[in-house]
Amino acid sequence: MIQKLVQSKIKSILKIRNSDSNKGTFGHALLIVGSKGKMGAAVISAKACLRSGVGLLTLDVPSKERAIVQISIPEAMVIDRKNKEIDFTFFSAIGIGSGIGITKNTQDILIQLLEEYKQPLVIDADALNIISSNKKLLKKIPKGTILTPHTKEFDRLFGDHIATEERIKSAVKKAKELNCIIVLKGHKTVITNGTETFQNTTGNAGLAKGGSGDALTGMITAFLASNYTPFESAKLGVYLHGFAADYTLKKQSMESMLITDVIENIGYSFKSCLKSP
Ligand SMILES: NC(=O)C1=CN([C@@H]2O[C@H](COP(=O)(O)OP(=O)(O)OC[C@H]3O[C@@H](n4cnc5c(N)ncnc54)[C@H](OP(=O)(O)O)[C@@H]3O)[C@@H](O)[C@H]2O)[C@@H](O)CC1
Ligand SMILES: Nc1ncnc2c1ncn2[C@@H]1O[C@H](COP(=O)(O)OP(=O)(O)O)[C@@H](O)[C@H]1O
Ligand SMILES: [Mg+2]
Repeated sequence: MIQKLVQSKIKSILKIRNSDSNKGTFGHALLIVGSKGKMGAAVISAKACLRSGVGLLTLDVPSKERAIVQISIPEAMVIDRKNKEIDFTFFSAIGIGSGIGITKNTQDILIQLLEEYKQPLVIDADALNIISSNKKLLKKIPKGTILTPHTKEFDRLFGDHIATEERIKSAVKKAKELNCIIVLKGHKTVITNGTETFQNTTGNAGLAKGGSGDALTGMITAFLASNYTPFESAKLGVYLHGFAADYTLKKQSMESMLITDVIENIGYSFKSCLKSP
C-alpha cells in the first residue's frame, strides 16, 4: 500500500532546534558536487543544504572551480576534488553526484567512497549513472543509503519500465534487496525503504527545470547530517522541497520560478510544518 506523505507525518518527524544547541549538534555534511560548466549544481545543492539546518558544510569541487563556491556561498568550506587524502569517515553525512560528470576522476572518487565510508550516503545524478555503467558497485552501497533517481536514471540503474506502477514496484523490490531508500523523483515522487512506501503531496511543475533535483540532494544530505534517520531524511527533503515550491507560487508563476527562489522559501516550509496542528 502506498501512503500519502502529508504534513502531519512531517510534523511528527521534525525536531525542534534546542536553544542550547551548537553547530556540532547538526553535523558536518560533505557534498561532492559540480564540475566545469556544472558548478550551478554545486551552488544550488550547497545553498539548499545550508537552508535545511546543517551545522557545517564542506564542498568537494574541482580546484579550478573553487572560487565560484567560495564567492557565492561564504558559509561553506571547500576542499579540492583531486585530494586523495580526504578522510571521508570524518563527515556525518555525504551527498555525491549532482553535476559531477562521468570521468575517470569521479568514478575513482565514488569507488573510494564506497570502499571507505560505511554509513548511509545520498547518491544522485552522475554518481547513479556511474553505478549504472558498473553494476557491481550496487553491492557496495552502504546500508540505509538514499538513492535519488529521476525516471531515466532509475531505468538506467534497474532496466527499462513502461508504466509508472511497474517502476514503483521495482523501486520497492530494489530498496528491499539493496537495503536502501529509493526516492523515485517525478511529478509525485515516491519514497520507499522496501517495506513502507510514501507518495509525496507537495510540489508543482515549476520544479520541472534543471537544478531542482540538485537542491533536493542538498536538503536530504542536511537532514542526514543532523541525525535524522535515512528514511526520515528522504521524507523531510522531498516534502519540504515541494512545499517551498508551492509557496513560491505566491510570488512567481510555474514558468518564472527559479530553484533559487524555492531555496529562499525553505524557511517558510519549516515554519509552516512546525506550527501546523
Ligand atoms: N545548473 C547546473 O549545473 C545543472 C546541472 N545538472 C546536472 O547535469 C547532469 C545531468 O542531469 P540530467 O538529469 O539533466 O540528465 P539526464 O540523466 O540525461 O536526464 C535528463 C532527461 O531525463 C528525462 N527525465 C528526467 N526526469 C524525468 C521524469 N521525471 N520523467 C521522465 N523523464 C525524465 C528527460 O528526458 P526526456 O523526457 O526528454 O526523454 C530529461 O531530459 C546531472 O549531474 C545534474 O545534476 C542538471 O541538474 C541541470 C542543472
Ligand atoms: N511536474 C512536477 N511536479 C512536481 N515536482 C516535479 C515536477 N517535475 C520535476 N519535479 C521535481 O523536481 C526535481 C527534478 O529532479 P531532477 O530531474 O534530478 O533535476 P536536476 O537534475 O535538473 O536537478 C525532483 O525533485 C522532481 O520531483
Ligand atoms: Mg538530477
